[in-house]
Amino acid sequence: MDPFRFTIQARSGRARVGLLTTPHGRVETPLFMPVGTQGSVKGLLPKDLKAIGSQVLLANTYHLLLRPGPERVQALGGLHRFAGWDGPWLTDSGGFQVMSLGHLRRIDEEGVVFQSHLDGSLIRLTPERSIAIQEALGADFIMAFDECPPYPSSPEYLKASLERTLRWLERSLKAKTRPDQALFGIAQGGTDAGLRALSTRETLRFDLPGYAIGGLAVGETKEEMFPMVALSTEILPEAKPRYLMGVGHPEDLVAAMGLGVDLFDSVYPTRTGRFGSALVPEGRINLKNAQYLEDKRPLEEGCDCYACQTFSRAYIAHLVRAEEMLGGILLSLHNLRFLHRLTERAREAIRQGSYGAFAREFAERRFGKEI
Ligand SMILES: Cc1cccc2c(=O)nc(N)[nH]c12
Repeated sequence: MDPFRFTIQARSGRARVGLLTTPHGRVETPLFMPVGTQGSVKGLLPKDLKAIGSQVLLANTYHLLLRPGPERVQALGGLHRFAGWDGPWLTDSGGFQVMSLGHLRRIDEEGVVFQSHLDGSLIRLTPERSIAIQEALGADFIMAFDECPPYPSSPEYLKASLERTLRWLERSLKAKTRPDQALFGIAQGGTDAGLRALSTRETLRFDLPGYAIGGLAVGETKEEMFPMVALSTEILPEAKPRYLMGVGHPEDLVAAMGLGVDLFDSVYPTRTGRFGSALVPEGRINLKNAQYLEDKRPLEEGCDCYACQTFSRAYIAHLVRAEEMLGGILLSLHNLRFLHRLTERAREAIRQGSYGAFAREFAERRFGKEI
């Protein structure tokens, strides 16, 4: 039986509720994946992630290649055992992080050569090596080795890049040996509609268990991003999960779920939490702001997370000012719970056939008034 079955359970417009089976349990989509870049979601315990509704965690090939190294993780039982998360993992393929973090020295047909951001040593990543690393790490979902072109890029560069990414997808697929891992292809094409459609159609020539929309959330405007998301989900097959990479603002999730996206990841909720901000229905509040130092209310009225059930904004504002670790921990916990509750409510609205009303109510609170 297919270890990665995806069945649509309900629809409301283009939004859908899916059930995705993996070797490490079944998950319900749409879902948000907390990012655990180095095998840890910064500051949060796996048991607490489970308690707030996290289903799939994300780790990065680039970072885990640099340290502790895939051989060590494999020798220690693979990501699930090593990092104490027995639910599904997804690993990104490393290309993106090289562009954004490593000191990229060269990109050619073979792959990329970059200098480690840790010790400057030269490292080569190819589709074959990325897949071998992801097989050693043992994630359930692995990503094809791709190039995420810089924003903005010329149409000529975008076209050459997407064609190379397609050749790298073929090489990634050929290098794959584990039947218990699902390889997702990543469509590119930037914000050029013709090239986006071309890349998506060409990616679909590979029969894969899921497809990612790459090359977005890299600095383009929302007005540029969303037509590309809409165009992508019009082309991508209904029956396969669609993963919009790097998107994590609440309003963007609501819009993209309405366009039929099933999976999301972003460092936004945990990073903004570490920087002292809490996600709330109206947007975001920054606990560094003095107005919260005597505010007895929870971060968000009605939130069921441990931070909101136990502490006041005043206490968390104090922690943030005092640079206590607990401040970033509580804000990260709340922000992830906020996104998990958002996707839980979205799934319920889709089951009721009322996703449109859900999205309108969300937008009303988010944009209806200034905080
Ligand atoms: C993490 C992420 C965000 C945004 C875009 C991308 C992309 O295009 N390709 C990869 N492999 N990862 C991405």
